[in-house]
Amino acid sequence: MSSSKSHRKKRCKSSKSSRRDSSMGLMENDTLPIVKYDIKTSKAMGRYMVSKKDIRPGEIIVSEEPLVVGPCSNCKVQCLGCYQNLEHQETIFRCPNCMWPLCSIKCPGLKTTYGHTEIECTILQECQSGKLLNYENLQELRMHYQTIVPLRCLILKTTDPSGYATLLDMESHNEIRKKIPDLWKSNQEKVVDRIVKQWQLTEFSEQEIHTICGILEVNSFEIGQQGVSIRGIYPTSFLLSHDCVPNTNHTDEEETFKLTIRASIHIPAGYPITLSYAYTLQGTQKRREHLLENKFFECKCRRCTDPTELGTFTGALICPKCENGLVLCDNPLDFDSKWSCRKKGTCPGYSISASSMTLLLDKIAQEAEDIDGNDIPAMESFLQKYRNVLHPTHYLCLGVKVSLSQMYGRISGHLIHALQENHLLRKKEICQEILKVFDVIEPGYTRIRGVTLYELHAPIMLLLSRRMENGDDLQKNEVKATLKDVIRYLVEASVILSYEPPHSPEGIMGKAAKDALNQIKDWEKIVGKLK
Ligand SMILES: C[S@@+](CC[C@H](N)C(=O)[O-])C[C@H]1O[C@@H](n2cnc3c(N)ncnc32)[C@H](O)[C@@H]1O
Repeated sequence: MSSSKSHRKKRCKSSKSSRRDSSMGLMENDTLPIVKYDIKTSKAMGRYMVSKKDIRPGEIIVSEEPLVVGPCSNCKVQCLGCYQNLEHQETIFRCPNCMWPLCSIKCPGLKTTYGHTEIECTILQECQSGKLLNYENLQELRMHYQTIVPLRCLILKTTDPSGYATLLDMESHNEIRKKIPDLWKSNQEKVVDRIVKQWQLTEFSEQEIHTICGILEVNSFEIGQQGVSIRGIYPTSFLLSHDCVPNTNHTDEEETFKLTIRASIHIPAGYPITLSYAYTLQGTQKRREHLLENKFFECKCRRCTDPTELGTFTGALICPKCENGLVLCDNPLDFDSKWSCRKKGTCPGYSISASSMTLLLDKIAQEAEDIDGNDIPAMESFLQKYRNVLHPTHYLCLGVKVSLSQMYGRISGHLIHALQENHLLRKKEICQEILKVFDVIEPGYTRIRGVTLYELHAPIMLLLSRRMENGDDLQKNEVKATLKDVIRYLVEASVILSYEPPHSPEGIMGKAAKDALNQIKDWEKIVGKLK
């Protein structure tokens, strides 16, 4: 939450809002809606969702429209109607009424439920908030956006009282947040004071606004397609609990912002239905830190408890003393725990404090972040430089490898048909290596697996075609076996990516996977039936 896309939930109290009922509208065979979960409560987690029955991979669990949508709190200046980025002063049009930024007078999001509504425009105009926007300084202007989603939540009180009640029923962690002075003060200054003191909207109490801030922090989903920075709050989906190896994934629709949560693996009846509120391709310390600071709980899931992160070694370093032992955290549930080499006996002994480890990783992370996303040689140099420091599947290597898996074959100078054999083999090797990790931490029908399976098919096909063209001595059975592997990858990729919005890069890739499958049929003329 703010389950990011990397990272986010339905309740069956039918007495609640009509919106909630709409999320139960999963009609099977045009019959009654089927609710696939129960809501349970535990001391540690509060309310959480469990499956009512066995749920198949790919099955929809919740599909629902948002209560509220709007800019993320750290967004750049964007159109209040359609959320398109407005990074340059000359592209900004000012709403003639409220004076807030829009893309144009014809913005498709004007006067729409999840865009710039008439009521919002009137409130912003009447309180003269537009006069406080400094169009000469976009950095300053963007700070005002933090107030938009809280305001939209408060507007629900008048426009949709039952939706507002649903919202207020969500966890705000006020008691914990009050004790974090920086956080409380920041909300006070950037949201509460702006609404109450600057805009003089005195019908809302300070406590109510703080509660809304907390509810948004704890329960909202990062949504939107490429390049937009928006969040949505949903009447039911918020009930999914967190797990660092989630069993669901979610997509949101471009125009309606409808959120659909699907099982990514088989979920047996009675099991918690989970998603990851943290970025799964991070190490345990980073994920736990994020969860504690933003969601206010300490994760104790299976992955967090295991120093090897379920055998993926996504947090492991290579011992600088014995040079082949692995350095793992002694107690991953303790932020202050030291790390030590596990090669007992042959290693003279090595350990490093938690704070030194953080410094080291932050430094390397910064280096990885500074690499231009299109610079394949720089990414390869990074991996080479840290090959004796980081485990090959350490999260910092993994991030770079994910980029490489997609860049080889896609960027100028490295387009797929121009790739030399060594680069095709490298792309294949990277895809296979990262897939092994995703099979554990992002298992099943997940976006990252779909994309990587698609990426993997390309070098294999090209290597095979080139060998055929070269007249290499290939056995029919060998060709058939390779093609069968490729078909497996493409079938799975096309199923997974068919859940993505059709115009998103992943949706387009899903269509390409289907096309590639059709093309493989041509190979049957050469090698005979493949099924
Ligand atoms: C989005 S809310 C989930 C619904 C919430 N449990 C409720 O009753 O409203 C997120 C909050 O649920 C709790 N939570 C979710 N997953 C958890 C987990 N794995 N361990 C502990 N607490 C968890 C935390 O308090 C977290 O801040």
